[in-house]
Amino acid sequence: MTDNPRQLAFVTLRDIQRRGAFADIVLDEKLRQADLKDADRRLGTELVYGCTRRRRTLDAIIDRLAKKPAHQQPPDLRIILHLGLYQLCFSSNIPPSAAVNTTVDLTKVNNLSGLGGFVNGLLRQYLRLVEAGNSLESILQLPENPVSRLGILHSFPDWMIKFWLEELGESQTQQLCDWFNQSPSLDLRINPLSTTLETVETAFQQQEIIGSPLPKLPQGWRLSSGVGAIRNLPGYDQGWWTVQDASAQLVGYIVDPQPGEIIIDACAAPGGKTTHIAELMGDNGKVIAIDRSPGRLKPLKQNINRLKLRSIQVEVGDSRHFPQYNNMADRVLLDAPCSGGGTLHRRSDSRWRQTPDQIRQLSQLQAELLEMVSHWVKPGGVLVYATCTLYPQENEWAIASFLSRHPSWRVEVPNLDLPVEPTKEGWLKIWPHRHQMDGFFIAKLRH
Ligand SMILES: C[S@@+](CC[C@H](N)C(=O)[O-])C[C@H]1O[C@@H](n2cnc3c(N)ncnc32)[C@H](O)[C@@H]1O
Repeated sequence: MTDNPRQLAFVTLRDIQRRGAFADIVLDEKLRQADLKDADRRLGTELVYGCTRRRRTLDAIIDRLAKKPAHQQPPDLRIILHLGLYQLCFSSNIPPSAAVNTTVDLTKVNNLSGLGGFVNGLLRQYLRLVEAGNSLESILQLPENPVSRLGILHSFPDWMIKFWLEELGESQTQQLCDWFNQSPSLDLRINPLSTTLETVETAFQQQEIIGSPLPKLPQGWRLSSGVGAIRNLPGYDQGWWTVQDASAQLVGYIVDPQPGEIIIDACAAPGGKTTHIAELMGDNGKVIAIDRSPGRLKPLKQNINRLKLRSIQVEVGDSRHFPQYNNMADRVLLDAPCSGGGTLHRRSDSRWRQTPDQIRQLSQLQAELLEMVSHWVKPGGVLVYATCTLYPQENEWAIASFLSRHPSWRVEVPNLDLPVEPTKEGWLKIWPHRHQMDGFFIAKLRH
């Protein structure tokens, strides 16, 4: 059991690399086994997520300063160098000498004492360059080509940068990269069936937790600082609120469910939007929540109990195979499985896991789901298609291809005062750096 946050970060990063495991899952496991104060837990977490996110940039510094490139360094040494360089480049509150000394200590604890001098030398070489007035960009001697230049500087794969450059141009791509490299904010959605925004605000203020209402989202509240364990916050057990990002809250309003209606949520787990829909209907009507993953439906069932909602019926299964619901629903929500390209700030390793090939496979599944669940909608009813990604293959192209095969359907511009303007096509494309919320795509269709 370690009481050293840097050692915790080292063993976590080593496990992520050896096992190919998800960063948040391994970190959770290690934090449970560790004996750390709150501040040290925060430092260990920042180091793990930061080194994972900034891997490409950190490797590029090693490539510049060491004789051998990063990928030829012994794997454990490479992790130790990442930890040291991350603290020197990206942590604002760690004195450089502490960063260097604690990193050299890691070589001793992990049977790499012989390499302590090399680590010390490389980190001090970096510091000397900074002290001589060199920026990170000049230390990296970046290539002219904007794709590699931005990819190395902001630590993203080239194919992602290429896509953003095409959609946004250089200046906005930089802004988007900065957004995805920062720690995510935490938004709550207040449950109007059990409390009010004012009550929640007062209860949080009593614990010195500050937040502010989300503009044009009547139940939304954004926390201004880190808050520790969610379950310990006031009102969790009483079902006063649900954690849900602003852009995901928008989806419920665009579905616009009315009391007494039948709504089907085709990909419901873990249920953030299902429970919002039930709340918006005053828990009066029927929400059928389907998902093919029983494991992901467990938190939905827990949330239904915690929020004391009675209008939700949960079904396990593949939404491509429910012909019994044809022509049954007033409204259908397809919050489709997607690559998550709008939420890269929430998972430090997802930028390295996503591939263009996965996007192609997902777009096939999205098209099949869209086709099948559209049959559930009654004539005159509504189908809302949403994803938390920004790639056209999973969004605009999916809708265009569906509309070309189904001329009786059309895009309907939501008749609501929203924090994001619809595009000229009538759907919402939410870019995080412009709208300060997760990246999302939401299209409302009617036939
Ligand atoms: C983006 S998540 C849904 C998030 C959820 N709507 C919420 O707000 O909490 C996509 C979900 O689709 C489910 N899924 C994937 N393929 C499916 C299918 N063929 N049928 C039903 N559910 C599916 C996944 O298990 C996953 O829970």
